[in-house]
Amino acid sequence: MPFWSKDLWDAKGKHCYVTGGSSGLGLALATILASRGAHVSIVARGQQRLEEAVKQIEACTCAWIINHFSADLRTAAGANAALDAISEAHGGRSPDALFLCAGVATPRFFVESTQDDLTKGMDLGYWTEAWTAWAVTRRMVEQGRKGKIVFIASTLGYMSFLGWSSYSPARHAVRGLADTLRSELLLYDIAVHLFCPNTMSTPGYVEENRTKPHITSIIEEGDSPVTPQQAAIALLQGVADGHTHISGDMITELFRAATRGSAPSHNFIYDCCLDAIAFIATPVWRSMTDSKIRAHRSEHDRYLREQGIRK
Ligand SMILES: NC(=O)C1=CN([C@@H]2O[C@H](COP(=O)(O)OP(=O)(O)OC[C@H]3O[C@@H](n4cnc5c(N)ncnc54)[C@H](OP(=O)(O)O)[C@@H]3O)[C@@H](O)[C@H]2O)C=CC1
Ligand SMILES: CCCCCCCCCCCCCCCC(=O)[C@@H](N)CO
Repeated sequence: MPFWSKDLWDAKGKHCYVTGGSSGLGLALATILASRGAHVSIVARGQQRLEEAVKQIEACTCAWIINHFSADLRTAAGANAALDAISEAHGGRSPDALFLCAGVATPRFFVESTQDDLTKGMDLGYWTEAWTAWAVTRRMVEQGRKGKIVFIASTLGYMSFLGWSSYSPARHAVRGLADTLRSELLLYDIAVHLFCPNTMSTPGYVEENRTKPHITSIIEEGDSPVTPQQAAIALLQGVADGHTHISGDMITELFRAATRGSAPSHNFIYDCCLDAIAFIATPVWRSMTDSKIRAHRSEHDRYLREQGIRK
């Protein structure tokens, strides 16, 4: 860290609750937090991956409390049950910091999606974060404790394109909630951050590529995947720098600055430069992308007929 910047948050001794801590970004983050001296609790649905993750996290620390609990966080009841369970080892106290990494993306064409696909998109991309944020905030406020909440959205929380109709709306909703709570939770001295990662090479990424339309993968070629460890380090650096919106790559930085809304900026001059670059580069990229999509029409027509969607 350069000498002029001040580290605004230290994980040492804090109880950090990481949802989705059994895989990908959540696991990388839980491991780094434990190695920095935090007590870590992880929650996800699958018991086996949770147990393997605990072993991996414990290998990085010897003295701290590492907790895990299996729950589906799509509902308020699931979020409350998980919070009760992970707070037990801490005398019922709310965690000091919450990292909302649980989430699933399932890209596909809008016309192929069922009611279940689109509803699941919102459940797994928005409610898994919103209910846990709600449960933890209420617990912090009841107990009069300060804390920190870090939401995870995506580059697709700032922009979107073909294939992401079940996921990008949920990521924009997470951004809306984070911006609302950054303001409202000033009442309680609870800090709110939003991390928008670009593509990360995780088990979730391998899974989403099974349903991803080929044309979506072609559009994404402009984005180079980062490892979940690189993303977790960028997230923690943003938190240490006191940034409200955090990203780990230049493309997302451009969209962050260009779609800042009412969120605090990092550095006025730097953000103005990014905004000016995005103002020129985004229409160029969009026009190239639109051409690729138009050129894909005949291949898509064949696909729709094969699937029996177009008669
Ligand atoms: N990978 C990428 O390219 C990007 C991912 N993101 C977002 O970052 C977050 C992490 O992604 P990534 O690490 O790739 O994902 P992974 O699929 O590798 O990990 C997701 C984690 O969330 C858990 N989880 C999923 N659904 C639920 C649920 N309903 N209740 C509780 N736990 C759940 C999973 O465990 P289990 O299934 O056992 O419940 C797993 O631990 C997600 O929100 C994702 O959308 C954002 C930008 C890019
Ligand atoms: C300013 C002009 C330059 C624009 C270049 C844009 C290139 C495409 C960016 C695609 C980013 C997609 C990230 C998706 C991550 C994600 O959330 C999923 N993997 C879900 O897990």
